[in-house]
Amino acid sequence: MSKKYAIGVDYGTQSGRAVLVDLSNGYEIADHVTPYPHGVIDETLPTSGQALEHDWALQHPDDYLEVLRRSVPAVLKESGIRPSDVIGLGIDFTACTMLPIDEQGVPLCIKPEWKNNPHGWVKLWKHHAAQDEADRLNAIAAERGEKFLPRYGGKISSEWMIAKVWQIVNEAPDVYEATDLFTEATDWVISQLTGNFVRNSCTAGYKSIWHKKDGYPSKEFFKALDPRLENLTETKLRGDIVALGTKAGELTPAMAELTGLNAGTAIAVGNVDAHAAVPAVGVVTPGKLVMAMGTSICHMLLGTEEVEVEGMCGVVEDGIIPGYLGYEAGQSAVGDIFEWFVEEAVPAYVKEAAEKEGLGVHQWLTERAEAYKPGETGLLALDWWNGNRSVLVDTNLTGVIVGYSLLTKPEEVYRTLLESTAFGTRKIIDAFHDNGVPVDEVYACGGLPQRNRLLMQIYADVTNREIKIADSKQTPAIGAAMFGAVAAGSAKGGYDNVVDAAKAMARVREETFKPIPENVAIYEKLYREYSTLHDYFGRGANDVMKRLKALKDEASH
Ligand SMILES: Nc1ncnc2c1ncn2[C@@H]1O[C@H](COP(=O)(O)OP(=O)(O)O)[C@@H](O)[C@H]1O
Ligand SMILES: O=C(CO)[C@@H](O)[C@@H](O)COP(=O)(O)O
Repeated sequence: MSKKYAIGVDYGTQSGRAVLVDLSNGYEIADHVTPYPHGVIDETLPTSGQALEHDWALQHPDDYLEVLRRSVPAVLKESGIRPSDVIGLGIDFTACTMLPIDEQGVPLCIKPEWKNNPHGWVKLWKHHAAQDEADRLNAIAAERGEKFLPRYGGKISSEWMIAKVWQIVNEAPDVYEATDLFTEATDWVISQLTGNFVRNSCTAGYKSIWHKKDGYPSKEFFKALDPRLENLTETKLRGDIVALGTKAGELTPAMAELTGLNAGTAIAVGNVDAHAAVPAVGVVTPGKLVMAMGTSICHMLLGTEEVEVEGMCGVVEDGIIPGYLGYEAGQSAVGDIFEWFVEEAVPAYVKEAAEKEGLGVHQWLTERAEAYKPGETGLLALDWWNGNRSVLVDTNLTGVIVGYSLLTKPEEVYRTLLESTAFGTRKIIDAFHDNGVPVDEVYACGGLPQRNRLLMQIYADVTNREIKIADSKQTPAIGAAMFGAVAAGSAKGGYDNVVDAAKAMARVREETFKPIPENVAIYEKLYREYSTLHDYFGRGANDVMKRLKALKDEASH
């Protein structure tokens, strides 16, 4: 049999990338990135120019197809691999990135009658405008003693499906009525590739409160939220829910023409970006925390028992690797905070100096920030620029920097922001480790470990753990390709399960980041200060952030 390959397509926040992978060793043969033509839509609706409210974040579904149109043919061309040797394709996506579709699977926002209604569009994972609904949902679930709540760390996030659907019911009942199905974008793209609509158990479990044994929450619960939602799960959330690695179907002739692949190629059910990365770094057993580090961080961990951990995003049976409970926690902004600083808060002289030296602004700031010892900036920050996902689960929390003086330099602030995100990760690791889900090893993948060594050293020092780094810039895509190979099966030259695929294909770099004892000691002190600020602003002692947000909302209406 000739060498076989699979394609993984990773749908990130700003772009989608296709990677063509050798199934015998996991090597990337070719990759190609397509920036989304519409990017993240968070200011005005492209069709009408209508201004969006705060905390909105939308996307255009055709941008996802554009990635298939451009990046899949590009990797085939660059590699010179014959389409007949590409036996499977898998995708991974941000989540909960959801959209309303009609009976034909057409997104409402591309239909003339709905294109000017923001609720007809894709709501991106970081659309946070359903916080009111999430708050009410959590209060009602707690009051009713719903047993699903502890599985989600005590709180359902405004980022997830039910809060987002309820926002549509409240603000655009006509869009709700016109919707045949609400779907995760990952499942919608797979339905476009195969002509079959199936839901994957990973997004259903983490984002839509679905449980392998108990199914969705009861009708009574949904009725208690809002009588209009009573039948939601059997109507607009209906559809078979199948495990990761299942073959969703085969590439349709129309999609074969669009991508250059052969019709009939096996297509795996959709997956989530962070979750796909876990087997791609070879993690298929408990005790090993995987951080997918980019715009945000998702922390993934396997366990053998279902335990409650404050603020975790969820625990889902088979949610990451079949046979284990998959735990997830996360930080809603990490790279996004660094980007905010570079775009919005850096003085002109920094940009000019960086340009003169031929460096990017991140790089310029990092080189200078490296010269400081832990504690030397005198600064400390709370990393809540986009709310707090774990452990407080509150998108109404905002950022703080303490310790400014007239001598504070931009590179010191940049270093402080890097450190603040490491402290946020430490909170999550402690929450798992101290509650019966041990974290013995840490792995990192995603864009950030490849771009910023200082950041990774800070994470090793703050968590006091050695960090292993994925040997690829495209780890989730490699994971997605592994699931594509599993969908194809060993008879076609793929694999029968993801553990076998990981054994052959996963890779981490030899070089690791090891904690430096002097730094660990100082960061321990700073972490105690971080924890004090964290609890003061985050646990109700001073709700100033929420009051400010309320004033801001009032003022802008
Ligand atoms: N040198 C750098 N140091 C720190 N952060 C960086 C650097 N370069 C880019 N970033 C941040 O990386 C993030 C993008 O991460 P990436 O993993 O590529 O994307 P995504 O999360 O969309 O998959 C952006 O938020 C950007 O601000
Ligand atoms: O929430 C999840 C996964 O559960 C992510 O999709 C979301 O944080 C977006 O991830 P990226 O930072 O774009 O990689």
